[in-house]
Amino acid sequence: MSRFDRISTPIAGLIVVERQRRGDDRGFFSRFFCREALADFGGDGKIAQINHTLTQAAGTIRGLHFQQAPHDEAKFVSCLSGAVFDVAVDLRPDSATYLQWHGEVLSADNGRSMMIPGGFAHGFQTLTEDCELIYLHDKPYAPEAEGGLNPLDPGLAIAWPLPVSQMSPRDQALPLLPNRIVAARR
Ligand SMILES: Cc1cn([C@H]2C[C@H](O)[C@@H](COP(=O)(O)OP(=O)(O)O[C@H]3O[C@H](C)C(=O)[C@H](O)[C@H]3O)O2)c(=O)[nH]c1=O
Repeated sequence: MSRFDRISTPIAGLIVVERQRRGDDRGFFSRFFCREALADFGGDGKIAQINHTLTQAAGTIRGLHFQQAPHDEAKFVSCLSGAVFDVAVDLRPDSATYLQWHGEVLSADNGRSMMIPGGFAHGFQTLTEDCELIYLHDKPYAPEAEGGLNPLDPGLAIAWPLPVSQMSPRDQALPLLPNRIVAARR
């Protein structure tokens, strides 16, 4: 029995991973990550950093963040409390889905993770209060390489499920895509 089910998305390389649970009358056991079963994470399944966030208000958006190459990191994003609408945007310039986004509900209940390759921007909106996320990264944090896209950019037209309740000042100030890039995509 596989410990993980893979669900493909319309964007090549962007995978939803559903963690299988073995329940009994105490609750359940599930394997959270496995380098052997998820060796395609970051190319060799190695984890460089694990981050944890708590976001208290429903409707909050964090992101859209990425790191410039060669610090472009793969992320394995999971929600252990509450529920979020998790979004990845394809920033790979040669990709057929360049600048396309895909969103998935990740929740404590559905046991789903988003496995995001390097070359994507990532963000999420909380659908409930008190959402806790765990991010596995295949490369370490490199603040000098940090970049971001404005999550409310009409050029991306991300269908956030809730009215936006909170964003950091940094995320509010993230740049919009240049018109020439948006026009070229259509
Ligand atoms: C990412 C990161 C940040 N930090 C510091 C930098 C800031 O002083 C503070 C908060 O960082 P930031 O405002 O980037 O946190 P979020 O807005 O939650 O962004 C995160 O959530 C979005 C959705 C992501 O995908 C990123 O992984 C991550 O940037 O932690 C660190 O010390 N180490 C780290 O690895």
